[in-house]
Amino acid sequence: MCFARHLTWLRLRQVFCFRHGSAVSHLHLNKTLAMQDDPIFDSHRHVQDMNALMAQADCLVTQEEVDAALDAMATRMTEVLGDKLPLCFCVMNGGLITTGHLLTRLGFPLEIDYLHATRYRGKTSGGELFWRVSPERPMKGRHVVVIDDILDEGATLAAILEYCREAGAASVSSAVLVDKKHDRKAVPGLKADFCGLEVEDRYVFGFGMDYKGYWRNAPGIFAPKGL
Ligand SMILES: O=P(O)(O)OC[C@H]1O[C@H](OP(=O)(O)OP(=O)(O)O)[C@H](O)[C@@H]1O
Ligand code: HPA
Repeated sequence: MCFARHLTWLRLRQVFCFRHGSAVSHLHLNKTLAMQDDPIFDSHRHVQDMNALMAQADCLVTQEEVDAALDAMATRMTEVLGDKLPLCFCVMNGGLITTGHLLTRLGFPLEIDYLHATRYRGKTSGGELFWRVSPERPMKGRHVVVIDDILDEGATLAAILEYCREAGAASVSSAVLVDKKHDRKAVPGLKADFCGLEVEDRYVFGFGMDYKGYWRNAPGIFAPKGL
């Protein structure tokens, strides 16, 4: 049975069940209707929405500008960390793409691991920080570098840096592709040691940053129209 007909059938059944008082059928229907709100369920509509979002988005930073920013970051990081055998941590998920592109520009020995701390979780405003994966590699005496896509309010980076210091790192530095310009930093004046670009105070996506879970793969940095 096609989905539209299935729904019509379910709605008829809901009216029938309502009149005849069947709680079980109500539950079944409500569950089925709730599935429509699930983005994966209505995937065709969702593809259209996400394509429209991308088509209308403002490009704030082109891929070429991102590449130039990564080159400059890499030069600076090489000067400071080139003889330190640093232990780099990619902050998943957003830091994945920046970390990959940055590390291939670093021509000195280093180690790489990852951690996952998240507080946006598919939304466009942040909440409580949730540690999904804590760092495993011992940091004691190491020169630790935390690599992420964006320093927005900074609650994520501040908590990670604190964690690394408490874990006994010899030094802790941070590298972010983007610093968002506003005065809402969790720690006033918080800056990354290595920063590629500044962006205006809009919700951004692309190059690792997501819009509701999508478009981390966008080649550049974009902002949804009107947001
Ligand atoms: O400076 P803040 O306001 O704390 O925000 C920055 C953090 O938010 C994003 O992660 P997110 O919580 O979306 O997790 P994700 O990368 O796994 O989606 C981003 O990748 C940073 O880690
Ligand atoms: O502007 C943003 N975009 C994507 N992810 C984010 N995490 C914090 N701020 C942002």
